[in-house]
Amino acid sequence: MIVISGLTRKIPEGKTILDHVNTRLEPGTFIAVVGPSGSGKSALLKALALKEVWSSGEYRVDGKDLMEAGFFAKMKFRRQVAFLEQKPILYEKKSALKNVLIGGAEQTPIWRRLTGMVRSDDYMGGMDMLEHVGLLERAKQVVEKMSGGERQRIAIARALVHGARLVLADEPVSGLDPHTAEEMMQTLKKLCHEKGTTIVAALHRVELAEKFADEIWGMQDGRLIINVRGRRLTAAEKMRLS
Ligand SMILES: Nc1ncnc2c1ncn2[C@@H]1O[C@H](COP(=O)(O)OP(=O)(O)OP(=O)(O)O)[C@@H](O)[C@H]1O
Repeated sequence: MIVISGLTRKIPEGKTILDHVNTRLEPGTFIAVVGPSGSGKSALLKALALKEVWSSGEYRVDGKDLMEAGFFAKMKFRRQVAFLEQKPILYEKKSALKNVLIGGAEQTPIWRRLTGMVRSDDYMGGMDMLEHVGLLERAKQVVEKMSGGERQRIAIARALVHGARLVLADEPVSGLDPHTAEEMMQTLKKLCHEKGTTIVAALHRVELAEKFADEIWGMQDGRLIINVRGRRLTAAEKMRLS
């Protein structure tokens, strides 16, 4: 369980881009972060992914505050966190399976990234994960001609095969057609529930959040002003986010 309290990020110019954010992230939960442009969705995801530091507040993982944790504890946690970019960076000339097995920059040991070597038992894990994201039949194909949705699926499989317990996805469905976007959301939800992974996805489209997410977080001016579970947003809540 991850609990954050009072998480605040001020930038040198004086602006507060995260303002006392309090929330918890339970295993196996699919969380959608919505809010207007510039409200702090990406900033929150980056803070949760430890990509950017915060000015004050606590980030507790299984009861321990990361700020007070030692180097190795932080490194261990960092390896369990994956950040999915809108356009994942993949090895274009390698197969989907190879990308899943060797690509995870933070989670993969450096010797493996340099040599491209994989252990034979890892293949099973990689194939298993590609099946979970619906790409088993394409495991051996090179990724350069794959669609945006397929590339996202490979990036997700890659994160999970390397043991990510927390996946942050910044606009994972932007640029996808409506049908593919829904399929992607369905995949994310299924992975959360089947694998116990926590996925936090920033989304522009509230209706996708309402249809697929277990929890919806609403951001406004760097503050987390709405946090609802298992229901749609009310008209008043949507107004507050506009
Ligand atoms: N490193 C930074 N330096 C200065 N300002 C920043 C930095 N990162 C974010 N901001 C500002 O913080 C605010 C929140 O940005 P953020 O990218 O988190 O918004 P967002 O909700 O993800 O927006 P969008 O939906 O358009 O992607 C914006 O006003 C942005 O300009």
